[in-house]
Amino acid sequence: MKHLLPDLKELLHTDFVVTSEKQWNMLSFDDSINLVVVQKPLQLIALSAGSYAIVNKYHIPLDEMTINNAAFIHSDDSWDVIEKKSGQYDYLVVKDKVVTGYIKSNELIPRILQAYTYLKAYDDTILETTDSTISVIDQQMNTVVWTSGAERLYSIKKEDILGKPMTDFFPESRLDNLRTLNTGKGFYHKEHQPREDLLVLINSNPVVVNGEIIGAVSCEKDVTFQAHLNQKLNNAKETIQHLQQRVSLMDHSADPFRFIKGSSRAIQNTMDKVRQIGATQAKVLLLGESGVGKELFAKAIYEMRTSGSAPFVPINCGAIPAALFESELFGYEKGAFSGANPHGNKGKFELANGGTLFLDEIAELPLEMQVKLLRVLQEGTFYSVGGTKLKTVNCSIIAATNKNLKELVSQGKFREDLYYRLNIITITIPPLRERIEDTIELSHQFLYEFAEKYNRSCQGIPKEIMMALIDYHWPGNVRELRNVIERLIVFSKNGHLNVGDLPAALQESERNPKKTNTLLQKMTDQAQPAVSLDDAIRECQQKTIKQALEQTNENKNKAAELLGISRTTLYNKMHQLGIS
Ligand SMILES: Nc1ncnc2c1ncn2[C@@H]1O[C@H](COP(=O)(O)OP(=O)(O)OP(=O)(O)O)[C@@H](O)[C@H]1O
Repeated sequence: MKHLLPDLKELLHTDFVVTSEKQWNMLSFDDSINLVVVQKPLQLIALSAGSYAIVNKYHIPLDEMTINNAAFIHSDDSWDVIEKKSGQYDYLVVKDKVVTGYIKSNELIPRILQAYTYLKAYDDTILETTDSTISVIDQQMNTVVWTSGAERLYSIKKEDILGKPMTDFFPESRLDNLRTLNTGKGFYHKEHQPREDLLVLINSNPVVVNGEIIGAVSCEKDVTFQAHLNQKLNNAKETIQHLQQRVSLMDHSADPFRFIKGSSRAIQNTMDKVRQIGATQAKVLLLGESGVGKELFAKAIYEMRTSGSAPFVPINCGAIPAALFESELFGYEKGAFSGANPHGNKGKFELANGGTLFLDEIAELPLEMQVKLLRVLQEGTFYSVGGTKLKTVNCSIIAATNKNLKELVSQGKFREDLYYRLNIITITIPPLRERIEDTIELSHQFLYEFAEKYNRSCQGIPKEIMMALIDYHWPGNVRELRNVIERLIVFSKNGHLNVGDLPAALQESERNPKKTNTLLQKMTDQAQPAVSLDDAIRECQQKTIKQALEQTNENKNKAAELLGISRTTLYNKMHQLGIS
């Protein structure tokens, strides 16, 4: 808005004479000359033509002139304006050390006043139009600007605060513009919560004139609405994720291993092994510490082997009272014993018919039950409690334990024949500490899961927490990690997880930078793609085209339509990809 300042050229008078000190008292002027400028060796002197006569006559010492860069004069060129301390001709204008004219202050002042009025009108309108809340203090900390936005935000009226020290209304520690005034340092986008229901971003800058700080501006933008929207967006994202998970649960054509997270070599090798045995109906014995994911693997094997309608029946052999084992496994007939369902009940074997029976914690099975189980496994038949009819069962058996079964056999606590019956295919799932790199993926998986469950926003896992998770030895394996993340989410505030909410065992576990570095190195090594991108694209195209051909009974027209390409393109692609 420089254009609002008075234009120098319009104010400039050029009816003047310049003379040197030696010559000036010998000159005489008529009334048409208004100003005489006398050039002394180091200074300029100006006087009106009238005063020249007086000076000449009485030899009065002349006023000295001061030189000013009058910044309030608008000019495109580099003009110097020389101010005379008194008199009618107040300003000499010098350009490139040559006097070019003079300005009369009585002409200048109204123009400056008008400029001030215009600038103020613009300034006020800008301040009231902006969305931001603006407050300004001067050098003495007095409030000089307090917009309507500030009135609304802080419920303080302009008439109450303007002209008064801002410190009368707010504690010094909360005054950002006071800090800016004192330090001279501005800042941008500082988050601040002035009220429980309000989030603002603050910018602040010092007001500097000729190197001196004369005040400070603070500008606050209310971002509560954006924060709410962001939260809603996060929630929506999480809901979509949740729905996707649900859909994939229902979709039995989906990858059976989709719930088993982890990219470590150890877990990938285990999955590869399981994939190999997937198509067979062989009995599987899953070994591994508690919480490593044995049940998850059992479900993956079940999904690989059966259609979605076949039952998966888990039974925790460690959680059933010994007296109820038989009826739990084989069911009972009506009136078999007092207190039982009068209509009788199906046992787990019967329920699992055509599907999979998962015998979890098999080592806990009492010896007398082991014999009965062995018989079913050998003969595929059993009697229910109180029943006289031999029942036949055809189900796939997966057993699991965290105990050393062989050792139990040598101690006589587990039947050797049953051990060999079950131990046809043994899969050992590695503990989490042996695939610690999976901690990162697993933690994030559980983070999203629990953020959604508890309807919390979450901004990721801070590095400090991740380091603690990596350095811990996880005796409870993935289950323990899952519980820790659930705890962190439950105690999180405003989407932040706090290291102080980690269980004591994790906080106390020793930090091991060497281990962390090795882990990072391992992860970088594993990040190398096994196939090139081109190969992957080629493979994907081959697969898609083959599928389309299969679906359309090799009808190329229909397959091209399905793929959204022309028949010619389909032929070309088939040729390129070697599809006959
Ligand atoms: N690789 C994995 N990816 C995702 N979640 C996992 C993984 N492994 C285990 N979990 C989760 O950890 C928890 C424990 O898993 P699971 O019950 O399968 O372990 P387990 O070895 O059968 O335990 P236990 O011996 O105590 O019966 C479950 O909530 C499971 O979903």
